[in-house]
Amino acid sequence: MAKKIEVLIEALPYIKKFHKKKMLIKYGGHAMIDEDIMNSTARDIVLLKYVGIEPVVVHGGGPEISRAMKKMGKKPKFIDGLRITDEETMDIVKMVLVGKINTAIVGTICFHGGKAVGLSGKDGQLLIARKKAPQVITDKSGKKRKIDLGLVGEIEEIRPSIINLLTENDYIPVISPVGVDRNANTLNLNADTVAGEIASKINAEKLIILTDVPGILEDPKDPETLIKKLTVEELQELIKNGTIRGGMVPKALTCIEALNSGVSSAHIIDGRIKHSLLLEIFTDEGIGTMIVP
Ligand SMILES: Nc1ncnc2c1ncn2[C@@H]1O[C@H](COP(=O)(O)OP(=O)(O)O)[C@@H](O)[C@H]1O
Ligand SMILES: CC(=O)N[C@@H](CCC(=O)OP(=O)(O)O)C(=O)O
Repeated sequence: MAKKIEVLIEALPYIKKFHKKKMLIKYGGHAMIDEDIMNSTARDIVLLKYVGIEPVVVHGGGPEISRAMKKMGKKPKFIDGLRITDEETMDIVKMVLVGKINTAIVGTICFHGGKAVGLSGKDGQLLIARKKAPQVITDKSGKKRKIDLGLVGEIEEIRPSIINLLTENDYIPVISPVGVDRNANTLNLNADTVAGEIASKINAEKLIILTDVPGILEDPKDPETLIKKLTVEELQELIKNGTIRGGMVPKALTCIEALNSGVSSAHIIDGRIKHSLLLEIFTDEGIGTMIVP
């Protein structure tokens, strides 16, 4: 019993510090492993709301999009972590992200007593994007080639009024990383980038990225080598020296951008562990990697 009380007492300074502060939670596709863990994450988000924090959720769903593409006989292709998106793929992206994952997250949060509302970047023109310029890649023979990513966008403008309207009225916004260009065309956006840019725009206190590793690791193959705390400079060094690679690079860059734009701390944590969100926010030792300016 005393242990339970201790937990609450340890959380109190954090509850006070973060009262009425926005927290941007990026819920990655690799962290959505089963119904049980999705329920647990949704319950944690509801708890954040009830202790006075304002959670805003941006979700991914890359693995689920790839599964749906394969079912329809299409082969997923990525350049620097961005999915090459033709028109048919864009339809699949919309179906999976907006139609399936967004509604599932909204439904689960509501089931646990939160007032979640689903949005895509089209709602209230939240995410205005422009088509991304072709990427330059170096092929095996050392030749540089330009590759058009198709309907992939980069953010041009964020109109956060719909988010503020919802949080001010105690709703929890749940956002799909789908943008709209100035001619009303739909563009596929990277969910990490969207999370970081929204976090900066709404002056979030924290950006928390839920993924499928314990955090940033000194040796990506060894989960025991978790780095608990880093500064932006130290993080930049880890990217430069190749410790951080693959899917972790866009996450690290997103954290750096957000911290440089006024977000107080960024966290990369293991979304497959139950209550990792609460452990990171409300305990002294945390659970993943915390990055500070
Ligand atoms: N230094 C590192 N520490 C942790 N993970 C790393 C590191 N370098 C590369 N990674 C890789 O980054 C991956 C996370 O990125 P990604 O697969 O895109 O996740 P998500 O789908 O959650 O967005 C990890 O599974 C891991 O393989
Ligand atoms: C342009 C682009 O690549 N968009 C991503 C959007 C989903 C996403 O980012 O999901 P995760 O966070 O689970 O990786 C995609 O199509 O996979």
